Amino acid sequence: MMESCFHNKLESVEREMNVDDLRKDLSSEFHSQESYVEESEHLQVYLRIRPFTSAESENGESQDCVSIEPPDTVLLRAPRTSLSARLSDKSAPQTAQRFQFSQVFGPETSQREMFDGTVRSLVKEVLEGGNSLVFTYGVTNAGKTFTFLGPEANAGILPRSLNVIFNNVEGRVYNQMTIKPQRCREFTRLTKDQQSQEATSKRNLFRLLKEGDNQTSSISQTSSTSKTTLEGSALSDVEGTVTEDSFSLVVDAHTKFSVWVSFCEIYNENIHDLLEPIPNGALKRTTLRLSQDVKGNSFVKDLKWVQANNAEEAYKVMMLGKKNQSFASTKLNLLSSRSHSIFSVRILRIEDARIPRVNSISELTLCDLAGSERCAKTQNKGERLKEAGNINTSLMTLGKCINALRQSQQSKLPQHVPFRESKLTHYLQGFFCGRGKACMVVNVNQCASLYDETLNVLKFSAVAQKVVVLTTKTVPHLAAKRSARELSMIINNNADGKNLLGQRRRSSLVGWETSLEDVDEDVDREEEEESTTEDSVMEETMQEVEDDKFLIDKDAYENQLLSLSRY
Ligand SMILES: Nc1ncnc2c1ncn2[C@@H]1O[C@H](COP(=O)(O)OP(=O)(O)OP(=O)(O)O)[C@@H](O)[C@H]1O
Repeated sequence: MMESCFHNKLESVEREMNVDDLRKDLSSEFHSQESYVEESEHLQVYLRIRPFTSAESENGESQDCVSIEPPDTVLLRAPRTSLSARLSDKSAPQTAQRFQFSQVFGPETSQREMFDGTVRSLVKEVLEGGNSLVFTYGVTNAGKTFTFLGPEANAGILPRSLNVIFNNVEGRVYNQMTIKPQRCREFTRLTKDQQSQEATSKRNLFRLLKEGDNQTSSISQTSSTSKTTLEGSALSDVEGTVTEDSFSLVVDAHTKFSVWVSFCEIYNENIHDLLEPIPNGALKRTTLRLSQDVKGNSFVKDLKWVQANNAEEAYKVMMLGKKNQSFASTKLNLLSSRSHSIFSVRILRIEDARIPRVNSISELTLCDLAGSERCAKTQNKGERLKEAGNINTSLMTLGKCINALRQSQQSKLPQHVPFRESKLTHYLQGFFCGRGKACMVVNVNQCASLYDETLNVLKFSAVAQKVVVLTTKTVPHLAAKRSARELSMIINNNADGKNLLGQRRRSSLVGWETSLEDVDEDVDREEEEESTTEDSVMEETMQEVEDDKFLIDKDAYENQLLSLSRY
């Protein structure tokens, strides 16, 4: 069992306390609370156009279908072979379609320029206490993973983000394992035993990476496979960091940052922890559930969070996860991601006092989405075809959600947004409903043979650009007292409902808090199969959850409307 935050205070209590004392103690803690800043802005949508490969140029794929009007517009002209051209009026002159983005990055754009122009400001946001989501979008083979992860010698936005985070918290890393994030926006204090378990688990994780590396090098000695983006485990040389990547963060002398990372994938509508090795002899990975905390925030239950004390450790975790991710060779991409991968960095801003105090918890979520694909073009069969079906369905749901959000905001009438139709959208829901800033990096391939798919991606991006995202940011107080949330956690964590001296307390506040529980989003499939009676009970429970959710959504929606009217 986790040691409660409450228990940590035991040493300092010298006299007997009753409920009134407890109230007094809490009211002094409530004296200064966290404050929130609400902002709203359009979803930032960036476009990156990847260069042709030599094979593509030789095959006549370069037909000037995509041209850039700097800094934020692209023109699309249909090649004669495309479906759009075949369906259009042959006698009419060929017209180009124009699409506008937050910014367009051409084929010559370096990884550093890409990072600086898109994600850098979001990383700053997270270091200042906000939450940010970055997700890639595009058809297969368009350059999403290149942008997201990049080759070892040419790091993408994820390793660069890690570098920037650790450059900015240098000398202020809280490397004790006493406080760990949990659920969505909470934390727990670990007992001595739990801390040593945590340390062992981290050592084992890094050992796995080493073993994997040894295997990789012995394989590469016997085969001539070319180097992929996944090989190697050392932090690549991310050029020009320290001075340019430093933000002027406002922190007081006692502020430290505890950084935790996790990595999971959504594969065939199942969530897997990429940091958990496949159990010995098992054919399948363990499936994790999506849950919701009492405030309706989604989180992956039982997902492994690893404390990273420097960029190198965070990078190692990333490499290990990538090794476990589902990739396969398709006709269009030799190393095609067959799952949506989600790398999260959670930062706890801690006031390093005798009893360390958490002032804010913020998160950077980076998703590399699998690419949509035309099965006729990829010529996928069997497992690959099933994967493609799931990838396309979840991307279609993302499209439906973005459309519904846009329509809701346009008509100012609530509209059902089908977030729950796919794991991906359900996971991302919070970001579209006020949890933080969001940015989409769209990747396209200029090949003439992919024109129709590219056109669809750009049409979708145009709608996405119009969606307004409401952001609520916690402003950490310098030397703040405990926040209301932290107090609520103190109460919650004291699972036995005992007072500071271990006596059972009776308080309506405490009763209400402890009666709330997390709600599992997924009905375990095995349980589902077990009994139809259980099914109907479960359905009822889920219905109740849906009703609760509606209330929460309505609040969020009204907030959005309010902010839209200010917009
Ligand atoms: N900006 C770029 N510069 C040079 N090469 C690139 C660039 N973007 C992509 N590539 C190359 O194009 C190929 C496809 O890229 P990548 O694997 O990133 O596509 P993807 O969109 O992630 O595909 P999938 O959805 O199938 O996983 C790779 O060989 C990659 O190295």
